[in-house]
Amino acid sequence: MEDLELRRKAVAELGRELRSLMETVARTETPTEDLQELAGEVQRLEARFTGRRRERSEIPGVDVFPFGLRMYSPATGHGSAFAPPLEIEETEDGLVGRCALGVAHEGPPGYAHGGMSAMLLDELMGWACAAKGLPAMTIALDVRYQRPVPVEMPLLLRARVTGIEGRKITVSGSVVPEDDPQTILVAAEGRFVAPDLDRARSLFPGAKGYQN
Ligand SMILES: CCCCCCCCCCCCCCCC(=O)SCCNC(=O)CCNC(=O)[C@H](O)C(C)(C)COP(=O)(O)OP(=O)(O)OC[C@H]1O[C@@H](n2cnc3c(N)ncnc32)[C@H](O)[C@@H]1OP(=O)(O)O
Repeated sequence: MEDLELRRKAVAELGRELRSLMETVARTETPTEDLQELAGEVQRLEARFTGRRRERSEIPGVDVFPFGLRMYSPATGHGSAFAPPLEIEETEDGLVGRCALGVAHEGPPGYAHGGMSAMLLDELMGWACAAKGLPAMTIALDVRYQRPVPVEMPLLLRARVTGIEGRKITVSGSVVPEDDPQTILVAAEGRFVAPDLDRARSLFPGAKGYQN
């Protein structure tokens, strides 16, 4: 079997280059004819991804599901061009995530798209459930945008489980500037449900852990 760590490293390296490319594209004022040529080059590059293509619900071989690594997650995945990626660490008071967003994640000029903040919080809050042994899905997310989130600013995200009632979990979350953690930019309250085994089996047919 191929070395898994080597493959994860390659996936992460490709992800890093793709993120850099996305940022370059979002900021470029390159002449139009060069853009047209570059589109053709990217198309030729895409054709070089040969080999088997993963089925829709198949878990990537580099992943550990549901409690671990998700290398193509648009929030945390080092293999994703779209992910900042969010780096998560467990603390005594819940989970802490760190990242900085780029111009490719912009909503209002100079500030992050609100959907990005919501996605990152949703993911971190989901991980807070998983950290309590309850991998769960979001059923409600209330996001309050108190101040705009500047791009290219180191951010600190927090998620803390505030209640567990059977399979239902409530979680609170926030986004703050890393160098000014008292200033809340975004605050969120979420409700999550850990699917029962039958539901998890039917939702995730590719997850070996849930199958008989
Ligand atoms: C095994 C899972 C792995 C998941 C991966 C983990 C990976 C490790 C972390 C990664 C982090 C990623 C974090 C991203 C999080 C997303 O983005 S998840 C994507 C967005 N969310 C969704 O698509 C969820 C859509 N909803 C559903 O599919 C179903 O509602 C669920 C969540 C599977 C629950 O279904 P179920 O297990 O059949 O639940 P059910 O028995 O009907 O209800 C249980 C209780 O919850 C309540 N409830 C259930 N659904 C709802 C609802 N939609 N609204 C209100 N109440 C509800 C019921 O009323 C019931 O309450 P009680 O009667 O007990 O008081």
